[in-house]
Amino acid sequence: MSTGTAPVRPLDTAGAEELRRAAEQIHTEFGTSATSPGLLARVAESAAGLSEPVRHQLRPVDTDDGLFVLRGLDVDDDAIGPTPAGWAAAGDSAAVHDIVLLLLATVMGNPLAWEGQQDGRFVHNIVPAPGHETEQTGASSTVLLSPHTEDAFHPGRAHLLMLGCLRNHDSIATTAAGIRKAELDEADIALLTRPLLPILPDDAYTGARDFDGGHPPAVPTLFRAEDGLTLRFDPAYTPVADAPPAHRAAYQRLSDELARVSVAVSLRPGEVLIVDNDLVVHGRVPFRARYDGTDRWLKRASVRVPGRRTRPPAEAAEHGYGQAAVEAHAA
Ligand SMILES: O=C(O)CCC(=O)C(=O)O
Ligand SMILES: [Fe+2]
Repeated sequence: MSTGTAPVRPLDTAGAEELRRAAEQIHTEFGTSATSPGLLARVAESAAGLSEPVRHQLRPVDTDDGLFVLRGLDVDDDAIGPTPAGWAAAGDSAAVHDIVLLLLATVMGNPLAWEGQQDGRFVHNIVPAPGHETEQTGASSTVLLSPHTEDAFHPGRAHLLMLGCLRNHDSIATTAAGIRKAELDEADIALLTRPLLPILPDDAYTGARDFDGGHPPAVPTLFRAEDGLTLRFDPAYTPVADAPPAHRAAYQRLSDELARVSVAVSLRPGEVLIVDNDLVVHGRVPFRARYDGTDRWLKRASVRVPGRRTRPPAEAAEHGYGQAAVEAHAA
């Protein structure tokens, strides 16, 4: 893995100030970031009222890199309080930053929540949790979180993923690898664009593993979209061993290429990593959790971007293992 840098998109001081004020205003009105229809409507109204320069700076990912780091927002380390000891304990911790992310997500598209994940919240807390150290979920720590497409098992998955950093004293890196940086043979692309293997729901979803409403659908790993390749990749939840040897070898070469082009992004407080979930897989390096209130703390939001044509049309028929994606704003 390289320590190559991710592109940075600066948010100017006036823009950062405008966003902060908008989020504080909503937080004052509602006293929580728990999303009611009223709060979501208020977020939509507030996002629509942001100035044109800010809205321009907050446009979605628009390069083949498939990611950027938004820099310019501030986090007050004292004001946010201690890092919660797991998402379930987070409640309204640093709620104003939830609202900042909701505003960002609403400018870029439509925020997405899952009934079966983190109590249906639109903004997730990514913190290490005791007892979950070795999982392949955001709550883990001591293991490498393998590169993955977010919510790869589901046809309603995000187009954009936002990871906003509140605290990261040990500079623990998120990893990101873009499919359009990878060099692949035409023969491998031909194999991997065939739907052969399913992607099973990950352990962050309560209930999805017990789904008995149909066979796991086989899905392609790669897709040729109009403007280039996209991917749907989650090796930790893909039964790769079931594939014929030639397909397995191609899948391995893809994994190796993604590792080769991967960059490490050590987010600093206030920075928001925005990845295009169709172009870039992300993961995280292993670390030792502190469990003393000073642990790494990210806020995560998922975004649908209406009208994107980055995925095979056949996805529309998938059952999604009974998991319901909920969009914040009516289309
Ligand atoms: O902790 C990180 O940097 C990324 C974790 C992750 O995969 C996620 O939050 O979706
Ligand atoms: Fe993830």
